[in-house]
Amino acid sequence: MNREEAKAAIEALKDEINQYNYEYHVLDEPTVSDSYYDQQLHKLNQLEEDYPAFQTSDSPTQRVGGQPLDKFVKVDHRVPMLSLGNAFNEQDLRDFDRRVKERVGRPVRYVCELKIDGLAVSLRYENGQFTQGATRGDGKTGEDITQNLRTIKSIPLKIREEETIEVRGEAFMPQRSFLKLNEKREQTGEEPFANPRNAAAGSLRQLDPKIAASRNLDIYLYSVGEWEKATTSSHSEQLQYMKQLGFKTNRETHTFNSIEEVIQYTEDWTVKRSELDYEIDGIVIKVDSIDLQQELGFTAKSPRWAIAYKFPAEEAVT
Ligand SMILES: NC(=O)c1cnc(N)c2cc(Br)sc12
Repeated sequence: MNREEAKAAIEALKDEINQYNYEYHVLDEPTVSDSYYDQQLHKLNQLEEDYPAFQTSDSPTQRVGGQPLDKFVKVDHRVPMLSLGNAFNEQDLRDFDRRVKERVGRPVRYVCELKIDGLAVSLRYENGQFTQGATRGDGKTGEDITQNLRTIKSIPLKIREEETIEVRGEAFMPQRSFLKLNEKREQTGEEPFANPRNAAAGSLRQLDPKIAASRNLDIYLYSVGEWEKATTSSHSEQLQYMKQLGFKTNRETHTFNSIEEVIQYTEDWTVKRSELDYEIDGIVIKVDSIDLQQELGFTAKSPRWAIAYKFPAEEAVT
């Protein structure tokens, strides 16, 4: 095989294996066996070793980065990451709806999304390449955890448009992985994590990316930050576009035209959440229209156009 053929073979294998990762980790619809996946990844590893000049950062072989960091670098969010006001019962939700209608003067369409109990992160893509990932921090300044986020296989290393966009989401540890991790920690005499949220946060705050890579983390993306060509007029359209770009979005998201339906959705998920393989601590409700979001604006602390309904604390199992 000559250099040109090797370059073409590497490009083809990168796209093929990135697609397999997308099918398995984003769609949960694998089309090849694990052994065939491993065989193709081995082929790519060999070719990149023989032709290192053709190895690029968006190669699936480059997910587990180099050396452990000695500290995390601070990152300023170009668009601050939100914090939401809380609702704890039906009346709080009706009050939220009343405040929105008083300002907007008519009923609005809401988007309801599961509130994932993980670690809020921001992912930055420049010309379609994953360039930086950061924790929420205080909303304005977070920590650069790019190396650790690269190990999450549901995070694309490059997206389907060569554009510059920041997306926000929640990294989390699936319940199955949490139970397995704590079993192992108890066997090795380590302190078990109290809950999957702490386990995910603890994993992403490791300076050695090999540890994060071993923790089987996952992510759902749910909003955009800086976006040079923002073209959508509603949040639900933004979610649809993020999905087209190759991001993992949550399939339980729904739009409703009344607070009654929103209340029903929160009641349904208060019961159904135990069926999920990841923890949620509530429901996020947003006004769908971007124009109306801008009209409603923010209070000193949080948006007037969104609220987080928090599930009642579960009865302690005695
Ligand atoms: N879908 C969403 O908007 C969403 C899901 N899960 C979360 N933990 C959060 C937190 C904020 Br702030 S928004 C949001």
